[in-house]
Amino acid sequence: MAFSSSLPRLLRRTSSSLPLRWRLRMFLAGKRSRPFTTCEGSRPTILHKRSIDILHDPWFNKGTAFSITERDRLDLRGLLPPNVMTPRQQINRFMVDLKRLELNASDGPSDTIALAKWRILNRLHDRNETMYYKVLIENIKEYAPIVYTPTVGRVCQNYSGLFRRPRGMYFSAADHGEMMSMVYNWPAEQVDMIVVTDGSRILGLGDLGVQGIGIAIGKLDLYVAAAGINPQRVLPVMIDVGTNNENLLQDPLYLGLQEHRLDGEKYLSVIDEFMEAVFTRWPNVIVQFEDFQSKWAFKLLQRYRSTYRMFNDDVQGTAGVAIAGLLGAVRAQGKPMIDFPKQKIVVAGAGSAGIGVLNAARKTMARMLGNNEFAFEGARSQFWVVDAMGLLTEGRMNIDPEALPFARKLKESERHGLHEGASLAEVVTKVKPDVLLGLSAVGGLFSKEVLEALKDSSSTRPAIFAMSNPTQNAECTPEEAFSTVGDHIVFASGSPFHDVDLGNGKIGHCNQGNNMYLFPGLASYMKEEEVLNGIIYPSISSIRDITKEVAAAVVREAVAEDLAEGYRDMDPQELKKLTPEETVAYVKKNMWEPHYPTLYKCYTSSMGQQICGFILSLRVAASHL
Ligand SMILES: NC(=O)C1=CN([C@@H]2O[C@H](COP(=O)(O)OP(=O)(O)OC[C@H]3O[C@@H](n4cnc5c(N)ncnc54)[C@H](O)[C@@H]3O)[C@@H](O)[C@H]2O)C=CC1
Ligand SMILES: CC(=O)C(=O)O
Ligand SMILES: [Mg+2]
Repeated sequence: MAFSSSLPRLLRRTSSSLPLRWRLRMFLAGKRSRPFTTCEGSRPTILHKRSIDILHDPWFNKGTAFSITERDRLDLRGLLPPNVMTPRQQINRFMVDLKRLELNASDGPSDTIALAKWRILNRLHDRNETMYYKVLIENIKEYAPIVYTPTVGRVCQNYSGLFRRPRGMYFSAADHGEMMSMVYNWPAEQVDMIVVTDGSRILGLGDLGVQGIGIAIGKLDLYVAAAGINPQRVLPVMIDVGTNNENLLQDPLYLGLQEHRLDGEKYLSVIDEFMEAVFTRWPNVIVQFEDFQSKWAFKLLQRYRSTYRMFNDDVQGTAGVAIAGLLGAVRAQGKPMIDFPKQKIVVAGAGSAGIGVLNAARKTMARMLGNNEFAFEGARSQFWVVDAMGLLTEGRMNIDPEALPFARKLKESERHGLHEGASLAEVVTKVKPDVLLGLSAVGGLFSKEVLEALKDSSSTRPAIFAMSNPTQNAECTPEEAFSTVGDHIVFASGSPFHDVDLGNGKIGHCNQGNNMYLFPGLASYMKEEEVLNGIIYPSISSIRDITKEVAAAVVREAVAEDLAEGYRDMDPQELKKLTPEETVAYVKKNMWEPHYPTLYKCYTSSMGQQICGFILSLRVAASHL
């Protein structure tokens, strides 16, 4: 079927300096491949498939052992991780993974069980996508922590061993100049949502190189299960520009490029080429940047945000979720949201996530205070930022430009008895904040000393956001927070924890403050009694309902601002006529549901059959050349 359409592209890709006759011959010969077990010199195998269909066919699939020339010949480029493995390396990788169960037992039984659950779900995903998402949707509370944080972190760390069937696309530094044709190897005609990572900062686990693709897959699972995006229209992407993780550079079983990360203009040109390629094939796609190290997160956001439909989830998504939580924390104190600008907030961590939250919180406060220059400047004084070097002040050398607006003036700090580099405990002691928010990736950073200091908070109900992921990187556990600071606190964490039994029938609620929810404007969604009970985020069990409400609110806002383009049968004028309830119903109607569609067999037209037959006979002839 796809032979005819892939022919011109393949010919274009094959070295253009060769005569057409040779290029045609290479193309024809190239459509043959040898099964894994065929030894050198045995008869070649003619394939009646191309691209992803070969990877899904156990008779012909060689997985990571397809050579680069075979990947080119069979339209597989980009559908496999870049490192070509020998069959022996493949066996070694499989055996290491098989033995991992025993190894993992020493890391604690829960990890082993969680990884085993992930494998079972992943196998279902490979076999039957509709059923997979039905299971996920119906059991989202139980399985979101498996397909997403925290287990997805483990999966990424072990991805070279867990890798079976490829999912998504891999663009590597070695694909320079090829990406525009590679995007056509993806089998779906329409892609609505891409989540892309370069693997440089996966959750709080650091540089995991090519293995970071697990996070793009996990986030897109949530897009489907929680937001009703059609799974055939999502694409997880890994851009492999190398890794600076020395363990991976030494690991013979690592699936990615074993060279140090590209930097500077070379790095940018790879990302530029990728963006141009995907937007050429799918002009309406949305590209979500995920888990890029801060150094690039801000630069890439600035570089592309006005040209392409893209956003950075760690910078912007985290900000949206944090603001909803911070406003919820104000309400939990029994105050109106408009009191938010009075909150004193200590933020530990000034990376992509921390700075994203700080910028959004400052803007929100400024808007509440009159939305002018004066209000914006005034709001700055509500924040105290502590990073790896302690309290950030203007006395620091070489301040990151993104963090500069939040550096405290030295005199002002001194007035509070604080100095450049003061420890988090000192800052909490002196500032007595209403909110302590962690996006540091340092597990246990909110030590006993820090939490003890928070007991003197000037708030009637201090809020603790231990937002770093995965679980072991959380700045503190809810048990530590409630037992040290008191039953009255509001608590949220990035990865899920159980609620805490406070005794006497009282529950210490553990909210999940994670950008997977992305709840802009949802601070008012929570009922008064829930918020007063310390519940500031909705339960994940209701996430599909909530995303529907959020999407409807976004549609209405887009219509009001004349930005709506319409969708399918509804143009902007018709969208304008919808009542709020009708907008919700319209969104619901367009959400993908995991139902089996009715299938029909598509007969090839007689002309198509003739062309296929002709190409087939040419290929057979070529095999005798
Ligand atoms: N809950 C959520 O929705 C989200 C959570 N995160 C989590 O936030 C964490 C940070 O992400 P990024 O900002 O992208 O990372 P990053 O590596 O860019 O930033 C980390 C920041 O923490 C600071 N830091 C390191 N040690 C510290 C210490 N001892 N005390 C205070 N600060 C310290 C660093 O100086 C840096 O400013 C990760 O664990 C990530 O999983 C990120 C995005 C969303
Ligand atoms: C939640 C998320 O995006 C992160 O931890 O990076
Ligand atoms: Mg992230």
